[in-house]
Parts: sequence; C-alpha cells; structure tokens
Amino acid sequence: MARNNAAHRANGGSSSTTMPNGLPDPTAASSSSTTNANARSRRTTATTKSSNAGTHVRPALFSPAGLALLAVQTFFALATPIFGLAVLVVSKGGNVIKSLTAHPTAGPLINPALDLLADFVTYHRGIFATVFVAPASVAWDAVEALRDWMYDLQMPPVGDVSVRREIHAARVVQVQRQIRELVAGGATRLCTARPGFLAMSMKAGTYKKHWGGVEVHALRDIVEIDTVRQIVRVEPGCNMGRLSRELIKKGWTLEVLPELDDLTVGGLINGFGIETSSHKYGLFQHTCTAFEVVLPSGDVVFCDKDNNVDLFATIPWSHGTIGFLTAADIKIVRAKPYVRMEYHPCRTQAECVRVFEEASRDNGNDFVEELMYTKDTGVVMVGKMVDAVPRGGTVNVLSRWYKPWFFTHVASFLNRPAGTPNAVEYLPLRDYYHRHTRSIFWEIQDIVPFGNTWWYRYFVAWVGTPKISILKMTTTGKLKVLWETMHVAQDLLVPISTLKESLDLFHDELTVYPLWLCPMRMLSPPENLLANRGERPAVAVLDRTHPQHAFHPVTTPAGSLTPPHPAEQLFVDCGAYGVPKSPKFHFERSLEVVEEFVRKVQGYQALYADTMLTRAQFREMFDHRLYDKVRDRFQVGSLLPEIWDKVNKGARS
Ligand SMILES: NC(=O)C1=CN([C@@H]2O[C@H](COP(=O)(O)OP(=O)(O)OC[C@H]3O[C@@H](n4cnc5c(N)ncnc54)[C@H](OP(=O)(O)O)[C@@H]3O)[C@@H](O)[C@H]2O)C=CC1
Ligand SMILES: C=C(/C=C/[C@@H](C)[C@H]1CC[C@H]2C3=CC=C4C[C@@H](O)CC[C@]4(C)[C@H]3CC[C@]12C)C(C)C
Repeated sequence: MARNNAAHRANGGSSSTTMPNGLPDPTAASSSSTTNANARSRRTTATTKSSNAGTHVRPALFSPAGLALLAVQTFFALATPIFGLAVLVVSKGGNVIKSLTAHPTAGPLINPALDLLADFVTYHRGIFATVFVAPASVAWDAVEALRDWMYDLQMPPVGDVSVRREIHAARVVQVQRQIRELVAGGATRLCTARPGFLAMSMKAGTYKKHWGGVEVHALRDIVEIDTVRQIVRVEPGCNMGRLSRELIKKGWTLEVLPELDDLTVGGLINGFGIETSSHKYGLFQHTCTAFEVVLPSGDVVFCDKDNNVDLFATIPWSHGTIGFLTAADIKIVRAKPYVRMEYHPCRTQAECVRVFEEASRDNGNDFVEELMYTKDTGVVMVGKMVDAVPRGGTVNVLSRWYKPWFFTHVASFLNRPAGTPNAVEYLPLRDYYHRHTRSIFWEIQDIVPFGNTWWYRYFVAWVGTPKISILKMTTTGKLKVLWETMHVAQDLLVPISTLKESLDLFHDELTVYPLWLCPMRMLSPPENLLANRGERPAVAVLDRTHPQHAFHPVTTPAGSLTPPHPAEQLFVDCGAYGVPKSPKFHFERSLEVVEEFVRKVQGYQALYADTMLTRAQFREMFDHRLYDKVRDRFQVGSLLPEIWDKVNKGARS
C-alpha cells in the first residue's frame, strides 16, 4: 500500500496515493469540484441502492413524547433569538447598534434600555438561563441532530463505507484549498475557524480575530465503524454526544469517552481528553491509532505507529500548531448496557487518598472517580460495565430532567451512617458517561442557584440544559469580570504519589469544592514507538491485561510533551471548578503558586484553562524536543506559531 510522504511532497514530489484502509488520498483528486461532483453522484447512487436493498436501518429521530416536548421547547426557542441578539449587542456585538448608541439622539434612548437588559442578564442569570439559554440550547441541539440524522439517512447500508470515504476525501480537499488560498492571500498565521465561544474553555483565543481561519470543524461525521479492526474513523468536528449515541446504539464504545457532550474529537486530540477509564487506557489521544493531518503547506499526511511516527506522537497536546487534523482512527471496545456503580464515602483525607489510589491501581475497575466535598471528606466511585441489572438492583436513569444534579446525589452518600455497606446502583451506560453534562460538573449551581430545588426539577428543568457555548455567548462585560476574578476552572495533572500534598495545597490556595479527582495513566502517545528512531532505549512493553500494569516501570521516549517520570505512570487530574473560598485567593497569584507547585512535582497544566506560565516555564513543563524537530521536519515555519503563543495569558480573553 502506497503511503503518503510529506517530506517527498514538500520537495515538490507528486504522487497518487491510497491512504490506509482504502481511504482515497484527497490530494490525488484532480480538482475539488470534480471530487465533489463524484461524491455527489455516488451519494445519489448509494441512496438509491440502500433504499432498494432495504437493509438500511433509518434511526428514529424522536419518540412521540419527545416530539411533544420538542414542540413546547421550540415555542420557547422562538423567543430566544430576539433576546439573544439584544444580549449579543450588550456584550459588545453588532456594529449597527454600536453606531446607533453613539448617535446623539438615539443613544440616550437605547443605552439605558441596553444597560437594563445587561443588568438583567447579569444579575438574574438563573432566570435568563432557564427562559432563554436552555430552550435555545434545545433548539440548537435539535437542528444539529436533524442535520446529522439527514446526513446518516443518505448513507448506504452499514458495511458499505465507500461513499462516506469519498465525501470525507472531498472535504479534505476543501481544507487543503482553504489553506492554500489563505496563504496565497497573505495570511501569516493560521488557526481553526471554530469561533471562540464554541470552545470548551472559559475564554476564547484572541488570535481568532486576526489569524486566517481554516474551517475544519465542518468535518463532523463518522467516516466508518470497523468492528473487525475495532476502530472508529471520525472527523474532528464530531462531538462526544454524537459519538457515544452512535457507538452505544451499535453495542460499542470508546476506551476513553470524555463526559461533556460538546467536546470535539479535534479539540480532545489537539488538547487533552480524559475520563474515568483513563487509569486503564490513558488519555483520549492514547486511544487513537492514526491521524490524518493537513500541513500548512496544504499537503495531507497520514500518520500512525508505522508511518510518520514522530508526527503521530506529536499531534496530541499540539493545539493545532503542526497541522490541521482532518480524521482520526480511535479504538472501540464492546459496550455493556449498564455501569454498576459503587459509592465509597470517605471521612478522612487519608481514607480519601487510600481508597482512590487502590481503586485507580485496579484495572478490573472500568471507571474510577472521586469527588472531594471538603478537605477531609469525599466519595470514591468505582464503576464496572455489566450486561444486566441483577434482581433487586436499583437502576438510576440520571439523564431524566427531574433527577437531582449528579454531584449532589453523590454527596448524599456521605450522610449514611459510617459502617453501612457501600451503596450500589446501576446507571445506563450513556447516562453514566454524560453524568456531569446536565450540571456542567457543578458550575450550574452558580448559574441557576435554584436549579436543584424539587419544584424546579419537576416543573421547569424539562425545558433543557443550558449549553456551555450559549452561556459563553451571552456573557456580559460585568459577568466576565466576575468570572475572571472570582472563579476558577483549572485542571492540574499531578503524579499520584503527590496527591496528599496536592490536596493540601489546593485547599490552602483555592478551597474549591467539590474537587474532581480522576486517575490517568500518563503515557507518551504512543508507547514504544520512538525507540526504533534511536531517541531513547526501547520501552517496556505494556501488558494491558496485567492487573497492575499501571506500575510496570516504563521508560517513556523523548519528545512529544512526554512526562519526565520514567517510573511514574499514574497521575491524577485534580479539577477545581467554581468560586474559591480560600481567604488567600487572588486569581493571578494563586494560579502562579499552584502552577509553581505543579512544576515542582513534574506535573502538567491543562491547557484549555488559564496559565500564567512564561514561555520558558512552559517549555520546562512540556518537553518540546520532539515537537521542535517535527515542526522543522514538516516546515511548519511561522504559519502555525508555537503552542505557548496560543495558550498564554495574553492570547485569550
Ligand atoms: N473531560 C475532558 O477531557 C475535558 C476536556 N476539556 C478541554 O477542552 C478542550 C476540547 O474542547 P473543544 O471545544 O472540543 O476544542 P477547542 O476548540 O477548545 O480546541 C482545543 C485546541 O485544539 C485545537 N484544534 C481543535 N481542532 C483541531 C483540528 N481539527 N486541527 C488542529 N487543531 C485543532 C484548537 O486550535 P484553535 O485554537 O486553532 O481552534 C485548540 O488549540 C480540550 O483541550 C480539553 O482539554 C474540557 C472539558 C472536559
Ligand atoms: C477539563 C475538564 C473540565 C472542564 C470544565 C469543568 C470547564 C471547561 C469549560 C468551562 C466553562 C466554560 C464556559 C462557561 C461559561 C460561563 O458563562 C460559565 C462557566 C462555564 C460554563 C465554564 C464552566 C466550567 C467548564 C465547563 C476536565 C473534565 C478534564
């Protein structure tokens, strides 16, 4: 099978190649329009074929009850755009209104009205989120679901993937074309065209306003599900909500499926993705087996453990600073319908650390997570996928609108008298994965403070859950200041051996509870790969079936922002989301102190969050050796600046 070779192309070589698994090389297409036309014509043929064959199962969009609910929600949603527009204006959108408000006669009339509106949106956030953000979110999701459903409807029967591959290939050509046109048009820097308010972080990159934007998130579909190779090939704009829905329906799931519905494959690979199965499988990117990338030169490169392995190892964490990811192969595993969840309430800090660590080291557990509620109390949750609920077992369908927020449900187990056996319940698998979506972890309590009362849950919560992106989009200037000075959303990845020390420091500096603890195997993605390039000695081969494999000493290869702990593989993601209660708390100073600690213990800062690190400190925290080489090899130049240029404090607002 011919392989793509970026270096060859960079030297002016041309080739007609085939990507692995028969994926046609998009660069081989004579022109994008021809490819599109081909794809379109094949799509038509395929549609006919599928309806003739009668084997194509069309997914039911909504149940009758769901449709009724949707109708009411859509009614609410109709009012939303008008109000949303006004809010956008208040939060500095819309040049027309700006000029109107500057007008000597119109200004004095409009400005007070806008101020009033802004105050309402700021100080009555709960009402605003309920009456406008939630229905708008439902409408948004419904439109997306409709689009995805219609796309899937056009597709040929399961098993025939050629049409999807063709469509994907045509889309990649469009990405190539965009890059070439942007560069020819004088763009000196490139980033994705994804608007900042859609990104799963508190802030948006200021560079989005000035750099050339490449539309890659429009590539948002599943290209194929290969149950023989146990791989799903997916485009970068596909989100976790859609992926979990499609896979679980077919009896499969991802090894690591991050919990918020709107997280995208592209963002999770180029940033980092974690879930409660990460103690077993590592980060989201560690479960990927291949990437397709369009370089700033416009060339397409395929990489995996056998081809361009250096690129393969470097794409994770690179934040789009090597190329644009257009597809990824991700491992899938058999899904079981339920998660048997055991809640271990812990009443001392030592117990919180011990029970969590024991559970994290046991690969017999499919999911491990802890929520700390105070410095000394927490609940460790241990989940195992099961085929059925035993007689007498309690099923908890968490996604029902009237259910209490998950973190409050978990806290209730601390009220049980010490000595009572651990509580066990059975959660439908998809409900388990998205358990923190409805309450946005626990951030919703600061947005809709009355959202967990019985009357709200039963009579109002059916309206829907506010989407993070619409909350971001409707953040007023005053709110922004409040969020920036009085709130944190930070994840710090520390070796498990430093957990107690980390908890003490976080308590001292931040005092944010609940505090999220999630174990993770910190491996260089991929293991064992760079050894044959003579960078470092070969790493020990990991045996995933070994119950204690997380503790096999492994020499991680150099580069790819890898951890400097040869023998330390188990890390903990400590996630502090909320309003710090520590009297010491001062946003910038506290962040500096915490980051200093993380550097000391050779941990990592999650880069979706704020960082105060200087370029030098950043390079110290993340090993850039391989990264620099790869950027040189693929002649990235200044078109894609370094990671720090995209994540430093000044690059986001
Ligand atoms: N459980 C979890 O793992 C959670 C993770 N997160 C964080 O959220 C982020 C993911 O959020 P999401 O909104 O999906 O992603 P974002 O839009 O925030 O993208 C994250 C980074 O990846 C880059 N990127 C995204 N797609 C591509 C692509 N196709 N090619 C090249 N670069 C790309 C972006 O570049 P650019 O700036 O140019 O757009 C950006 O630097 C992750 O970084 C993750 O750490 C948040 C919540 C939970
Ligand atoms: C990285 C992890 C989890 C992170 C989440 C808890 C945060 C990621 C993005 C955060 C948010 C973005 C924008 C918001 C709009 C504001 O108006 C309100 C706050 C928020 C909803 C905010 C809340 C926290 C996040 C969702 C882990 C799992 C690795």
